[in-house]
Amino acid sequence: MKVVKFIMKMTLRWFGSKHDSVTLKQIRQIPGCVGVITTLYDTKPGEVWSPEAIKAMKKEIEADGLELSGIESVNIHDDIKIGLPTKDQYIQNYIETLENLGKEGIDLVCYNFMPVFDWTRSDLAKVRPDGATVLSYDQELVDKIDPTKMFDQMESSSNGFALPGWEPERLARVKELFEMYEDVNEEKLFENLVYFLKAIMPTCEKYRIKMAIHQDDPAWPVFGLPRIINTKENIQRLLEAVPEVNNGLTLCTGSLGSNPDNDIPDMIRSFKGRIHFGHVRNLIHLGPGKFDEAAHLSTDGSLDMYEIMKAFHEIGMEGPIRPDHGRAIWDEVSMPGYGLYDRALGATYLNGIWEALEKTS
Ligand SMILES: O=C(O)[C@@H](O)[C@@H](O)[C@H](O)[C@H](O)CO
Ligand SMILES: [Fe+2]
Repeated sequence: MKVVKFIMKMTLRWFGSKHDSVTLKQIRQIPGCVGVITTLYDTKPGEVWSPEAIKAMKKEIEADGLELSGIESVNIHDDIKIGLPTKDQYIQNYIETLENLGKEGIDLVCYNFMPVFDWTRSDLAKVRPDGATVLSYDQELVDKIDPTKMFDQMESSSNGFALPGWEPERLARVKELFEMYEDVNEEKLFENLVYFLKAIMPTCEKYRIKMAIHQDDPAWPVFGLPRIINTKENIQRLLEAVPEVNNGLTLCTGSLGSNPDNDIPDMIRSFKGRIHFGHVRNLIHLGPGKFDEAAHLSTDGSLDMYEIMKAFHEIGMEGPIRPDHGRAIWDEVSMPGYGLYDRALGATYLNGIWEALEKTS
């Protein structure tokens, strides 16, 4: 019997026992799943993560036979993105957090550089023909939403869970944040990102921490705020501006795939050596600026998951991969996008593709 060599590490995102409906014991039973990607959900952007809290998080995960494969996310304070004078203090705090993570051997940090809002959707429970519900996006609907009400809308449809990237402390400041971003155009945002990365690279080098920026989701500007990580060209520009290997990517197929012009397998091949983490999920294009999330299976959506996994296989992807948002199926109630069942199906499917790639290559 040939043993399948999994270079790629299959993982699942986990929000901690206080915030997640899914348990580590359940995750451990997903075939081939070796670790979790997690965060200290009770910290705010800009805070230093204490060594004790990091140790406790790691210990809890390892006690259930899993590995802490990376952090998603250590969020970036808006002052850094805006480029306020206070940015240096927040960068210093970020560096301390990285040091504390590095001392525990944690070597992967996912983050994003989207102003004010993280991922955005117009519906968190759209019913698909098979009765599953999914996250969906329709630019026409989003255009009708008052951005300051966006937090309320997301919260009221989140099944009572705190949504990642939509932490309530930012809610109170949305109006103020919009004003603060008034003078920040794409160029300025890019400069601020480069400034941040250059400042933290020596620490990343010292502790061998790979920074993995997540793409903008959806892959275009929303509410008139600049977004700069969403095409092959602008990602390439960032990788060149800070050429260290530790300035790398979370390659998120669902985020990039929201724009049908993005050729994802081509991007994976082009960014070889700089992709430290993969988010692999499918979605279905319904028209310009309009998509539903789908099952991971290629035929359920618009992305060719075989071609995507083949590109990952070809570049010798060694970092963790995780199924991304799942559909809500089989009456599961969870944080939208983050139930157990559909993500477990996704992981199993992706592992199956990988096994086939291993055996035919
Ligand atoms: O992965 C996703 O699609 C999202 O859930 C984001 O919240 C993502 O975790 C962040 O943008 C990364 O910082
Ligand atoms: Fe993602």
